[in-house]
Amino acid sequence: MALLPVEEAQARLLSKAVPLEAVETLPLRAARGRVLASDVTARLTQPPFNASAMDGYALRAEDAQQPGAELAVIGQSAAGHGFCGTIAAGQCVRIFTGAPVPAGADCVLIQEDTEKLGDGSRIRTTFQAVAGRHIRPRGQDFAEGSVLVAAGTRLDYAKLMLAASGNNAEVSVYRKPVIALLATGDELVTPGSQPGPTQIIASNTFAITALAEDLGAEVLDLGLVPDDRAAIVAAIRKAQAAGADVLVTTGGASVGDHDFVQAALVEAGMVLDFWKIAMRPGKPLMVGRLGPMHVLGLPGNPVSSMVCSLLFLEPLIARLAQAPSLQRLRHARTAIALAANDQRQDYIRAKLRTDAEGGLWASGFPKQDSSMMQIFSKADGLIVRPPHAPALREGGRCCVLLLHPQAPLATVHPGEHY
Ligand SMILES: Nc1nc2c(c(=O)[nH]1)N[C@H]1C(S)=C(S)[C@@H](COP(=O)(O)OP(=O)(O)OC[C@H]3O[C@@H](n4cnc5c(N)ncnc54)[C@H](O)[C@@H]3O)O[C@H]1N2
Ligand code: MOO
Repeated sequence: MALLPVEEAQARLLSKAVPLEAVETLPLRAARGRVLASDVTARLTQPPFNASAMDGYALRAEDAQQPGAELAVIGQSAAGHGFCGTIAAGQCVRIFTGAPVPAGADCVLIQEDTEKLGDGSRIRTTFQAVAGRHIRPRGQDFAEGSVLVAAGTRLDYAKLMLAASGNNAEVSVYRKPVIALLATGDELVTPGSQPGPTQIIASNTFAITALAEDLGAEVLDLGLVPDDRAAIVAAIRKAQAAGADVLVTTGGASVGDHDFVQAALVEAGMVLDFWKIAMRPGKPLMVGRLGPMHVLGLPGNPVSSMVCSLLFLEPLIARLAQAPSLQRLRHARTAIALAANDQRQDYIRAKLRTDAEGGLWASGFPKQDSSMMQIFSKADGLIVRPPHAPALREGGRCCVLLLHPQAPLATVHPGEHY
C-alpha cells in the first residue's frame, strides 16, 4: 500500500466525521470548556442603571463649572443601596463606586477633587465638574436580548463571566465526544508497577487522555491489553458497548509478527479506510470505521502516538464536538541547517524562541528517535518538513507546529548563539 500524504489522510478522515448533534443543559459551573449549542443571550441590561465609576459626589455639572463651588450633601448612594430622592440645584449626594447615580445628577466628582466643610454636610469642589464624567451609562456593557456568546463558541473563563453576568444560570452545550483508549502490548505495565526485565511502563495513554480532555472529550480508558487477538477483540467490543465515538488504539500497528491490532479490528467488523501515512514519526497510523465508531490505530512509539494524535485525533475531536479547531501552525526560521527530506513529511522536535521582532526560530534536536519522550517533552514545537523539501540553510523559512500554543517562549538575546 502506497504511503498516503498527511493532508490527504486528514481530509479523508474529516470528510467522514459528522458533528455530534446531541445537546445537554448544564449549570454554568459545569460548562467550562464545553461548546455552546445555542446562543447565550443577555437576560438583562448591564449595567442596569447609570452607575458611578468612582467614589465621590454625584452632582449637577452646571453647579460646579469652576472649582470653589459649595454644595449641600443631601444623602448617599452606595452599591446595592441607592438614593431615592432627586438632586436639585446646589445639592449633591455622597456616592460610591458601583452605586446608582441619583436622579438629577449628571456627573460624579471624585472625592480627591472636593473638600468637606464643617461636619461634612457640605462640600467645596476643587476641580471643574464635567457632565457625564465617571458615570457608566445604563446598558454600556450590553443590552437585554443581545447575543453575548454565539453558538459554536467554547466556554472559557471570559465567556463564562459574560454568560453569568447576563443572568444565565444554565447553558445549552453539545455533548462531549467519547474517546475509548486501548493500549496494546505484552511488554506494558502501569506506572507504579514493578516492571519485569522485559517490561516497560505504559505512558501513551496519559498524554492522549490529557490532550483529548483538554479538547473537551470524555475519555474511557480501556486499560492495557496483551498482544493477543482475542483479548484485543474483547476490548474493542467494550468500546462499542460503551457507545464510544472514537476508538484509539496504541501499539501493534506495524507489520511485526505480534502486531495484531488491525486483524482484531477487522475481526470485530472494522472497515479499514487507510493505513500507512507519508509521515515521520507516525507512519503505521491506521484509520477505519467500526459501524458509527471512528477507529484510529496509532503506532506504539510514544512520540509517534502523540504526533498522530495532534494531526488526526485533535481535528477529529474538534469536528465531532462542533468546536473551532486549534491553529497550531506558524511560520518560523530554522536556527540550524536542515538536510533535504525524503518522501515522508517530517515532524522534527524543536526548541522554539522568539526574536526581538517576535519572529519564531526553531532549533531541531539532534536526536529524533520516536521513542524519546524526554526530548518530546522539552520540545516546544515540531518543524514540519514536507516530502522532498530541499535542504535549508540556517535562517531558512520553515513551518512549525506549536506543541503548547498557550505557553510563553524564551526570547533570543542579542549575540546569543543557538
Ligand atoms: N519492518 C518494519 N518495522 C517497523 C516499521 C516498518 O515500517 N517496517 N515501522 C516502524 C515504525 S515507523 C513504528 S512507529 C513502529 C510502530 O510499531 P507498532 O505500532 O506496532 O508499535 P509497537 O511495536 O507495539 O511499539 C513500538 C514501541 O513503542 C512502545 N510502546 C507501545 N505502546 C506503548 C505505550 N502505551 N506506552 C509507552 N510505550 C509504548 C513499545 O514498547 C515499543 O518500544 O514500528 C516500526 N517497525
Ligand atoms: O513513524 Mo515511526 O512513528 O518513525 O517511529
